[in-house]
Amino acid sequence: MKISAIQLDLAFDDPLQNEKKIKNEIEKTMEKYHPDTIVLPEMWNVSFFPDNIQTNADKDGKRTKAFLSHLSEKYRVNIVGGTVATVYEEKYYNTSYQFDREGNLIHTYHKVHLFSPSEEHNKFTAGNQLGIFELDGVKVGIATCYDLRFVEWIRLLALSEIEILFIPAAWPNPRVSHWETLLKARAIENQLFVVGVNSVGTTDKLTFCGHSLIVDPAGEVLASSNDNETILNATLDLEKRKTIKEQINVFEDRRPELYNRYSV
Ligand SMILES: NC(=O)CCC(=O)C(=O)O
Repeated sequence: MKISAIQLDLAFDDPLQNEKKIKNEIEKTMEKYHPDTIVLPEMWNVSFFPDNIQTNADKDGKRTKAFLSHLSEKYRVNIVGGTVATVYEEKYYNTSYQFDREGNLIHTYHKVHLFSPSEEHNKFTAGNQLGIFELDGVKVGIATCYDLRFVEWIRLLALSEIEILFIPAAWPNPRVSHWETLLKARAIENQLFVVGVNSVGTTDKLTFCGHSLIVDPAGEVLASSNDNETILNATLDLEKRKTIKEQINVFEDRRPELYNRYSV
Protein backbone atom coordinates (compact mmCIF):
# COMPACT_ATOMS: atom_id res chain seq x y z
CA MET A 1 0.00 0.00 0.00
CA LYS A 2 1.39 3.39 -1.03
CA ILE A 3 0.85 6.03 1.64
CA SER A 4 1.16 9.81 1.42
CA ALA A 5 1.03 11.71 4.71
CA ILE A 6 0.48 15.46 4.44
CA GLN A 7 2.20 17.53 7.16
CA LEU A 8 0.62 21.00 7.20
CA ASP A 9 0.79 24.47 8.71
CA LEU A 10 -2.92 25.05 9.38
CA ALA A 11 -4.65 28.42 9.61
CA PHE A 12 -5.98 29.05 13.13
CA ASP A 13 -9.78 28.95 13.35
CA ASP A 14 -10.25 29.35 9.60
CA PRO A 15 -11.90 26.24 8.11
CA LEU A 16 -12.37 27.74 4.63
CA GLN A 17 -8.70 28.55 4.25
CA ASN A 18 -7.74 25.11 5.55
CA GLU A 19 -10.13 23.40 3.13
CA LYS A 20 -8.60 25.31 0.24
CA LYS A 21 -5.13 24.29 1.32
CA ILE A 22 -6.01 20.64 1.80
CA LYS A 23 -7.72 20.49 -1.59
CA ASN A 24 -4.55 21.88 -3.24
CA GLU A 25 -2.29 19.52 -1.30
CA ILE A 26 -4.39 16.47 -2.20
CA GLU A 27 -4.36 17.50 -5.88
CA LYS A 28 -0.59 17.94 -5.75
CA THR A 29 -0.12 14.61 -3.95
CA MET A 30 -2.21 12.72 -6.50
CA GLU A 31 -0.39 14.28 -9.46
CA LYS A 32 3.09 13.64 -8.07
CA TYR A 33 2.81 10.41 -6.08
CA HIS A 34 -0.42 8.50 -6.95
CA PRO A 35 -0.80 6.97 -3.47
CA ASP A 36 -3.42 4.40 -2.44
CA THR A 37 -4.08 6.27 0.78
CA ILE A 38 -3.74 9.89 1.89
CA VAL A 39 -3.46 10.78 5.59
CA LEU A 40 -4.15 14.20 7.14
CA PRO A 41 -3.21 15.70 10.55
CA GLU A 42 -5.34 16.38 13.66
CA MET A 43 -7.99 19.11 13.90
CA TRP A 44 -7.30 20.41 10.41
CA ASN A 45 -10.45 22.55 10.14
CA VAL A 46 -9.53 24.94 12.99
CA SER A 47 -6.08 23.79 14.27
CA PHE A 48 -5.59 22.67 17.89
CA PHE A 49 -7.69 24.46 19.16
CA PRO A 50 -9.46 27.83 19.39
CA ASP A 51 -11.00 28.74 22.79
CA ASN A 52 -14.25 29.55 21.06
CA ILE A 53 -14.72 26.14 19.49
CA GLN A 54 -18.47 26.84 19.16
CA THR A 55 -17.85 29.19 16.23
CA ASN A 56 -16.40 26.78 13.70
CA ALA A 57 -16.99 23.23 14.90
CA ASP A 58 -18.54 21.27 12.03
CA LYS A 59 -22.20 20.45 12.80
CA ASP A 60 -22.61 16.66 12.56
CA GLY A 61 -19.39 16.69 10.49
CA LYS A 62 -21.56 17.44 7.49
CA ARG A 63 -19.25 19.85 5.72
CA THR A 64 -16.11 17.75 6.29
CA LYS A 65 -17.82 14.57 5.13
CA ALA A 66 -19.03 16.16 1.89
CA PHE A 67 -15.60 17.73 1.27
CA LEU A 68 -13.54 14.57 1.83
CA SER A 69 -16.03 12.28 0.13
CA HIS A 70 -15.85 14.41 -3.01
CA LEU A 71 -12.03 14.35 -3.05
CA SER A 72 -11.70 10.61 -2.40
CA GLU A 73 -14.19 9.81 -5.18
CA LYS A 74 -12.68 12.31 -7.63
CA TYR A 75 -9.14 10.95 -7.18
CA ARG A 76 -10.12 7.30 -6.49
CA VAL A 77 -8.01 7.38 -3.32
CA ASN A 78 -8.60 6.24 0.27
CA ILE A 79 -8.52 9.18 2.69
CA VAL A 80 -7.73 8.84 6.39
CA GLY A 81 -9.14 12.25 7.09
CA GLY A 82 -7.04 13.42 10.05
CA THR A 83 -9.46 14.91 12.56
CA VAL A 84 -11.76 17.93 12.73
CA ALA A 85 -13.65 19.72 15.50
CA THR A 86 -17.28 18.62 15.30
CA VAL A 87 -20.50 19.18 17.23
CA TYR A 88 -23.21 16.54 17.65
CA GLU A 89 -26.24 17.40 19.78
CA GLU A 90 -24.40 20.30 21.46
CA LYS A 91 -21.40 18.16 22.40
CA TYR A 92 -18.00 18.86 20.85
CA TYR A 93 -15.77 16.06 19.55
CA ASN A 94 -12.34 15.67 17.99
CA THR A 95 -13.47 13.46 15.11
CA SER A 96 -11.81 11.47 12.36
CA TYR A 97 -13.63 10.35 9.19
CA GLN A 98 -12.34 7.72 6.78
CA PHE A 99 -13.30 7.33 3.10
CA ASP A 100 -12.78 4.63 0.51
CA ARG A 101 -11.91 5.20 -3.16
CA GLU A 102 -15.59 5.46 -4.09
CA GLY A 103 -16.14 8.37 -1.72
CA ASN A 104 -17.99 6.29 0.89
CA LEU A 105 -17.62 7.19 4.55
CA ILE A 106 -16.39 3.87 5.96
CA HIS A 107 -15.51 4.79 9.53
CA THR A 108 -15.76 7.49 12.19
CA TYR A 109 -13.57 7.80 15.31
CA HIS A 110 -13.90 10.28 18.16
CA LYS A 111 -10.61 10.88 20.05
CA VAL A 112 -10.72 8.86 23.27
CA HIS A 113 -7.98 10.39 25.46
CA LEU A 114 -8.43 14.16 25.61
CA PHE A 115 -5.30 16.23 26.28
CA SER A 116 -5.94 17.69 29.72
CA PRO A 117 -2.80 19.95 29.77
CA SER A 118 -4.52 21.96 26.99
CA GLU A 119 -7.96 21.70 28.69
CA GLU A 120 -9.23 19.62 25.78
CA HIS A 121 -11.27 17.54 28.27
CA ASN A 122 -13.13 20.69 29.40
CA LYS A 123 -14.22 21.61 25.86
CA PHE A 124 -14.68 18.27 24.16
CA THR A 125 -16.45 14.99 24.86
CA ALA A 126 -14.34 11.84 24.68
CA GLY A 127 -15.17 8.97 22.36
CA ASN A 128 -15.23 5.42 23.68
CA GLN A 129 -14.92 3.16 20.62
CA LEU A 130 -11.82 1.51 19.16
CA GLY A 131 -10.96 2.79 15.67
CA ILE A 132 -10.80 -0.22 13.32
CA PHE A 133 -11.67 -0.35 9.62
CA GLU A 134 -10.45 -1.75 6.29
CA LEU A 135 -8.67 -0.06 3.39
CA ASP A 136 -8.45 -2.06 0.17
CA GLY A 137 -9.07 -5.24 2.20
CA VAL A 138 -6.33 -4.46 4.78
CA LYS A 139 -7.37 -4.21 8.44
CA VAL A 140 -6.10 -0.93 9.90
CA GLY A 141 -6.62 1.21 13.00
CA ILE A 142 -6.66 4.82 14.05
CA ALA A 143 -5.93 6.71 17.27
CA THR A 144 -5.50 10.46 17.69
CA CYS A 145 -2.40 12.25 19.01
CA TYR A 146 -2.50 11.96 22.84
CA ASP A 147 -4.08 8.47 22.43
CA LEU A 148 -0.56 7.39 21.36
CA ARG A 149 0.63 7.61 24.99
CA PHE A 150 -1.92 5.02 26.14
CA VAL A 151 -0.18 1.73 25.57
CA GLU A 152 -3.24 -0.30 26.66
CA TRP A 153 -5.44 1.40 24.08
CA ILE A 154 -3.03 0.82 21.21
CA ARG A 155 -2.50 -2.78 22.36
CA LEU A 156 -6.23 -3.40 21.98
CA LEU A 157 -5.96 -2.29 18.36
CA ALA A 158 -2.98 -4.58 17.84
CA LEU A 159 -4.81 -7.51 19.43
CA SER A 160 -7.56 -6.93 16.86
CA GLU A 161 -4.87 -7.76 14.27
CA ILE A 162 -4.66 -4.46 12.48
CA GLU A 163 -1.66 -4.14 10.14
CA ILE A 164 -1.31 -0.36 9.97
CA LEU A 165 -1.92 2.22 12.71
CA PHE A 166 -2.68 5.82 11.71
CA ILE A 167 -1.99 8.61 14.21
CA PRO A 168 -3.10 12.09 13.11
CA ALA A 169 -1.63 14.65 15.50
CA ALA A 170 -1.20 18.23 16.59
CA TRP A 171 1.81 17.47 18.79
CA PRO A 172 3.69 20.53 20.00
CA ASN A 173 7.22 21.42 21.04
CA PRO A 174 9.06 20.77 23.26
CA ARG A 175 8.05 17.09 23.15
CA VAL A 176 9.34 16.06 19.73
CA SER A 177 11.43 13.27 21.31
CA HIS A 178 8.30 11.83 22.99
CA TRP A 179 6.44 11.88 19.67
CA GLU A 180 9.17 10.11 17.71
CA THR A 181 10.01 7.63 20.46
CA LEU A 182 6.39 6.66 21.09
CA LEU A 183 5.65 6.17 17.37
CA LYS A 184 8.64 3.83 17.08
CA ALA A 185 7.84 2.03 20.34
CA ARG A 186 4.20 1.41 19.36
CA ALA A 187 5.43 0.04 16.00
CA ILE A 188 8.02 -2.29 17.55
CA GLU A 189 6.01 -3.59 20.51
CA ASN A 190 2.91 -4.20 18.38
CA GLN A 191 4.71 -5.26 15.19
CA LEU A 192 2.71 -2.83 13.11
CA PHE A 193 3.28 -0.16 10.50
CA VAL A 194 2.72 3.21 12.18
CA VAL A 195 1.93 6.37 10.21
CA GLY A 196 2.20 9.46 12.45
CA VAL A 197 1.09 12.69 10.75
CA ASN A 198 1.71 15.89 12.68
CA SER A 199 1.11 19.58 12.03
CA VAL A 200 3.67 22.40 11.90
CA GLY A 201 3.33 26.14 12.56
CA THR A 202 1.92 27.95 15.57
CA THR A 203 -1.31 28.95 17.28
CA ASP A 204 -1.82 31.55 20.01
CA LYS A 205 -0.50 28.96 22.52
CA LEU A 206 1.45 26.18 20.79
CA THR A 207 4.14 25.47 18.19
CA PHE A 208 3.65 22.11 16.51
CA CYS A 209 6.81 20.09 16.03
CA GLY A 210 6.20 18.31 12.71
CA HIS A 211 8.57 15.33 12.42
CA SER A 212 5.86 13.13 10.98
CA LEU A 213 7.10 9.55 10.63
CA ILE A 214 6.23 6.36 8.81
CA VAL A 215 7.71 3.40 10.71
CA ASP A 216 7.75 -0.30 9.86
CA PRO A 217 6.99 -3.15 12.30
CA ALA A 218 10.71 -3.46 13.18
CA GLY A 219 10.87 0.23 14.08
CA GLU A 220 12.78 1.18 10.91
CA VAL A 221 11.90 4.65 9.62
CA LEU A 222 10.48 4.49 6.07
CA ALA A 223 9.87 8.25 5.76
CA SER A 224 10.60 11.19 8.04
CA SER A 225 10.32 14.96 8.02
CA ASN A 226 11.47 18.11 9.75
CA ASP A 227 9.29 21.01 10.92
CA ASN A 228 8.33 22.34 7.46
CA GLU A 229 5.22 21.59 5.44
CA THR A 230 5.84 18.43 3.47
CA ILE A 231 4.38 15.26 1.97
CA LEU A 232 5.86 12.00 3.27
CA ASN A 233 5.67 8.94 1.05
CA ALA A 234 6.25 5.26 1.72
CA THR A 235 5.23 1.93 0.27
CA LEU A 236 4.27 -0.49 3.01
CA ASP A 237 5.31 -4.07 2.32
CA LEU A 238 2.74 -5.97 4.33
CA GLU A 239 4.67 -9.24 3.87
CA LYS A 240 7.48 -7.76 5.99
CA ARG A 241 5.21 -7.79 9.01
CA LYS A 242 4.73 -11.54 8.63
CA THR A 243 8.50 -12.11 8.47
CA ILE A 244 9.09 -10.02 11.58
CA LYS A 245 6.40 -11.96 13.47
CA GLU A 246 8.01 -15.26 12.42
CA GLN A 247 11.36 -14.08 13.83
CA ILE A 248 10.04 -12.78 17.20
CA ASN A 249 6.41 -13.66 17.74
CA VAL A 250 5.51 -11.58 20.79
CA PHE A 251 1.83 -12.28 20.26
CA GLU A 252 2.42 -16.05 20.59
CA ASP A 253 4.60 -15.51 23.66
CA ARG A 254 2.27 -13.22 25.62
CA ARG A 255 1.06 -14.39 29.08
CA PRO A 256 -2.36 -12.71 29.35
CA GLU A 257 -3.35 -14.91 32.33
CA LEU A 258 -0.63 -13.11 34.37
CA TYR A 259 -1.56 -9.65 33.13
CA ASN A 260 -5.16 -10.27 34.18
CA ARG A 261 -4.09 -11.55 37.60
CA TYR A 262 -2.07 -8.42 38.35
CA SER A 263 -4.39 -5.91 36.70
CA VAL A 264 -5.48 -3.06 39.01
N1 LIG B 1 -3.11 17.19 20.46
C1 LIG B 1 -2.70 16.43 21.46
O1 LIG B 1 -3.35 15.46 21.84
C2 LIG B 1 -1.38 16.81 22.09
C3 LIG B 1 -0.69 15.65 22.79
C4 LIG B 1 0.64 16.04 23.35
O2 LIG B 1 1.11 17.14 23.17
C5 LIG B 1 1.37 15.08 24.17
O3 LIG B 1 0.88 13.96 24.40
O4 LIG B 1 2.49 15.42 24.61
